[in-house]
Amino acid sequence: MRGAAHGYPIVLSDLSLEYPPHGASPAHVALRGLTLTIAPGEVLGLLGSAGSGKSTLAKVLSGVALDPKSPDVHPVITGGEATVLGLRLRGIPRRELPEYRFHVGYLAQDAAATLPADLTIAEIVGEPILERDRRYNRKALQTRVATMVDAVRLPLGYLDKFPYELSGGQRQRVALARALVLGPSVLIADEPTAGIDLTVRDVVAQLIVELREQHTFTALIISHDLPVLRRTADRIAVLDRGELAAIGTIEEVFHDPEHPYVMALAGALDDGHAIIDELGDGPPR
Ligand SMILES: Nc1ncnc2c1ncn2[C@@H]1O[C@H](COP(=O)(O)OP(=O)(O)OP(=O)(O)O)[C@@H](O)[C@H]1O
Repeated sequence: MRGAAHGYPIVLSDLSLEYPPHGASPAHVALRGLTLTIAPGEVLGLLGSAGSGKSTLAKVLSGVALDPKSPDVHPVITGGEATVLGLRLRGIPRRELPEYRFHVGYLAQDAAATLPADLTIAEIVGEPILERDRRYNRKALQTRVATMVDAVRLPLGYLDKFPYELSGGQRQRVALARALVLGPSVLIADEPTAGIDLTVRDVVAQLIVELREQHTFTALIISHDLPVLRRTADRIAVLDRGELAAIGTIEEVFHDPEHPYVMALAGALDDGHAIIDELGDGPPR
């Protein structure tokens, strides 16, 4: 992988993303003119109203949306540029995608619910290693997988279990172990604590903090959960309807906000709502 542009592992400059027309759906602009940088080792939390473009951004930065031959409808970069680990993603050649994706861990929004049902936990966590190198030494693979499973605080006895034998929170930890097993330089996590029991959310947040100390990665973490963001993120960015509404530390963003959606968020926080999802869509403009 090339060096990061200007020392920043993630640089978004005037980035616009659009879903192309498909079936009866017209083209849809999901993100408009987003400019921000994420520094080495920094964790940026991303929150915003429903449909504001957070998952779309995650899919593009993770590389899953960049394969032109994929059968799914994917967003395309229609303006500006996203540069990750020094690689310009707009028009990235298809042959460079696998290598790119090895360097970027991606925890998709539905990762815990979509773990392959017929594979054991050990096979699921080890799969990215074998995808990268089919002839990877089996003993080293076992050790690496066991280390990762231990790092996300699952008993090693779970290695031979199947996903249906685990709780939602445990499955989320498996998904996290899989996303980090290649030691990526960048982690993109889409709602890592969504759908998890309140008591386990804290454990997952703490895990991210600890894993970051051990592995040093730069991360974009999408979450509606302010306590989780307080623990994991150095700064937060707020999206509203595809545009950046605010960026800074949590205190900076919520101190004297000017943007109407951020004002509404600040009001909800004052009213004791910690999980911003409860606010629903942003106020009408
Ligand atoms: N396959 C698709 N085709 C067309 N439009 C899409 C597609 N997927 C998502 N969109 C639209 O793009 C916009 C951004 O969606 P996205 O999933 O990125 O929002 P989000 O901020 O992650 O929302 P949420 O918090 O509800 O997950 C939405 O208006 C959504 O309807």
